[in-house]
Amino acid sequence: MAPLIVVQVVVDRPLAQGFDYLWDSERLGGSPEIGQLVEVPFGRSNVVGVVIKVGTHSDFDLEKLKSINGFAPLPPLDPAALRLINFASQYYIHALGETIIPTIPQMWKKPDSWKKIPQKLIAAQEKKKKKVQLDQGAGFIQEVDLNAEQKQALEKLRHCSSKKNEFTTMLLQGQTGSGKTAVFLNWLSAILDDASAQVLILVPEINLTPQLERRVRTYFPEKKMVVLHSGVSEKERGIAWHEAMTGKAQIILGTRLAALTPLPNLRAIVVDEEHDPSYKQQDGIRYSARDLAIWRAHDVKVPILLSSATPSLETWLAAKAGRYEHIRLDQRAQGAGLPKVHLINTRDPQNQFSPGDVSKPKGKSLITKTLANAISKNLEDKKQSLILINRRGYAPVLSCSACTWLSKCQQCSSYMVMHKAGALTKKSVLSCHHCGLAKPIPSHCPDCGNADLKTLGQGTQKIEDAIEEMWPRARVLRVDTDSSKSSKGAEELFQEIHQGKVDIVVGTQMIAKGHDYQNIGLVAVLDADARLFSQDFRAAERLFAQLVQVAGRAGRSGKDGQDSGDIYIETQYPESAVFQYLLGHDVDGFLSHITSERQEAGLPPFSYQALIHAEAKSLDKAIQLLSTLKAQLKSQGHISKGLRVYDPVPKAVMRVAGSERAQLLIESDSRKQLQEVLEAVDRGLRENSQGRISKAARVRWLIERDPSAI
Ligand SMILES: Nc1ncnc2c1ncn2[C@@H]1O[C@H](COP(=O)(O)OP(=O)(O)OP(=O)(O)O)[C@@H](O)[C@H]1O
Ligand SMILES: [Zn+2]
Repeated sequence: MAPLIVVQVVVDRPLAQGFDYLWDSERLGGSPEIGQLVEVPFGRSNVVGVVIKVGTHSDFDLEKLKSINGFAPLPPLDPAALRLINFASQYYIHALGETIIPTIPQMWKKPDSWKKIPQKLIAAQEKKKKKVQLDQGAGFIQEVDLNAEQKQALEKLRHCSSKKNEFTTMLLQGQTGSGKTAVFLNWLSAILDDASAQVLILVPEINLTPQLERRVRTYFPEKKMVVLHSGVSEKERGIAWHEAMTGKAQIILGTRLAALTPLPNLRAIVVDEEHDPSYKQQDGIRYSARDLAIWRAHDVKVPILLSSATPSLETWLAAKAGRYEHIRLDQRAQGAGLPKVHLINTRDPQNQFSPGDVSKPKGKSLITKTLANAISKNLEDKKQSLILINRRGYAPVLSCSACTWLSKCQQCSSYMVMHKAGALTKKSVLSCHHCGLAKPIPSHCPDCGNADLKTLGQGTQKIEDAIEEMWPRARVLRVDTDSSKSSKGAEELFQEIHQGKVDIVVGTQMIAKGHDYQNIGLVAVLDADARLFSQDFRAAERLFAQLVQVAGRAGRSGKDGQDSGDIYIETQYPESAVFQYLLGHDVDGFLSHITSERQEAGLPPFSYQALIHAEAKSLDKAIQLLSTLKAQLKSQGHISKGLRVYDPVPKAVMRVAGSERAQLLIESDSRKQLQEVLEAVDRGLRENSQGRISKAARVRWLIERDPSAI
């Protein structure tokens, strides 16, 4: 009789342990391997899992063990990928199975189709061969064409990463438009000379990938490249992931979800726009893709390059302290200067239209006179304008002019946003951005019957209308998640801008990032103040980064001495530090300034944080669970020097879709101490829970390490 084989398998459930199964060699053929994807009976159904142990013993009765149903036609996940996922699971206090299974594309999690997959792959490969098209000329700067500063940066990158099998972290800090992308692509080029080498390029958001994708393809037409982000179809993602994990793809370009892809021959990592908050996963395991990428580079001993015009405070301080190599590009690549910053004080009557002002264009004046004049001038100069307002929809609230009625969401503690009819919705609606509830616009006030309902505040749609009225001959385009979901996708909207088919673009932060526009003469920011006074201590850092980034879209192609574009910011508080440092494009000055603020307050990166989230039918229950948890930590002696456990509080938006939410903040001076406490928290909560729901009070809980917003 063949010896008995016992394998331990983890599945996608919030359970700390793995489960033992028998491997029936005769029926299955082949032998089990760690990292193999298998199908197992679990409860009353069958689920996929990953083998984490292979042996001949079990602590359970062998007679009662069930057998593995089958295994996927895939090589096992390689040991480095398993180490990475193990680390993520421990560091973010998230069960191993629940960490590993979501990283595998759907296509590989359907055991029914495991037999058919190989044919699918071949068919897809054939089809793909035909449609590779290159966009010659688009940002293809060869090494010889780099300017002196870029060449120097490239030299330094090569020097710092010249030793084989050595981990280094490098920060490439360069002005917007300084040609960072051109530098890192040339850096990767030498690494890719080794035919088997794989490189991972992470970008923050989907709408950034098409442009960069074309650029990378143009640099490396011979290399196999795959793109991984949530906009890629399931089938394509399954194929791309397979090519990455089998070492067939050399270039893996993707968003945060690509950070956990198994890459057996990984030689270098680039994290573009490393400061971007979208590297943080906001549901399930709440990891930072940038932080995991750094751990991964360290683990497999390869260089990692973080690139940004506005590095995060964490990264910048590490570079200052010499833990990261600091490489800089201080000039714009095409010779232009940086755009001139204008702060428009909205309290100053001189900046406003006066009633009866003859210069006032027609329509509602939702913008200042100073800005309107600048836009008119920019139109005359045949340059494009970019107007940023970080709120989609028509207006954030609808109100009654006769009573106190406001368009509150019945399921959430927030207001319903008015959206005007458009390509996405046939009729105007009130829609809740938290729970998705949508309702027709009432014709009368539901409370008092008054027919005069007014909008409060403004979103992209209202500004778009106002701009169209003021400049009826200008071609206006709105770019936000609504407009990009309708008939045209984001990529098509951006193409229209690039091709000069648009004069004025109104959009949310979607338009602010990474895009390499060539003809923007003016950038305007309308609602910067809304983010100036936030309870989140990172708000100012984010706002500053975003303003530098959006300003960086202007005047990129201006040649020496030519106009380098303008950015106008409407604000009631021009004296705020954020704006004052922006005037001089002083990124380092601003980062020094917030360093001292954070240090004094003992906030990250001078301390480490975690949030315990709780959600229940009533706020009391959620708070109760967290209070009990806090008391437990105290009585078990966990609250010692250097550790601060705050009181539980309701979340900023307390009610969402009928659930009420609270959080508990834990802060420590040491990563290690925080790890220990969080492990204790996890054990404590698990003891009285089924999965992640407390048995008694039905409170759903979740631990979040290094929260990006508190
Ligand atoms: N050496 C060069 N000579 C001429 N043009 C260049 C050179 N290097 C880069 N460029 C061009 O300058 C523009 C900006 O370069 P790139 O996109 O690489 O900058 P970046 O620093 O990554 O920009 P950002 O951070 O603002 O997104 C691009 O259009 C690029 O083609
Ligand atoms: Zn709602």
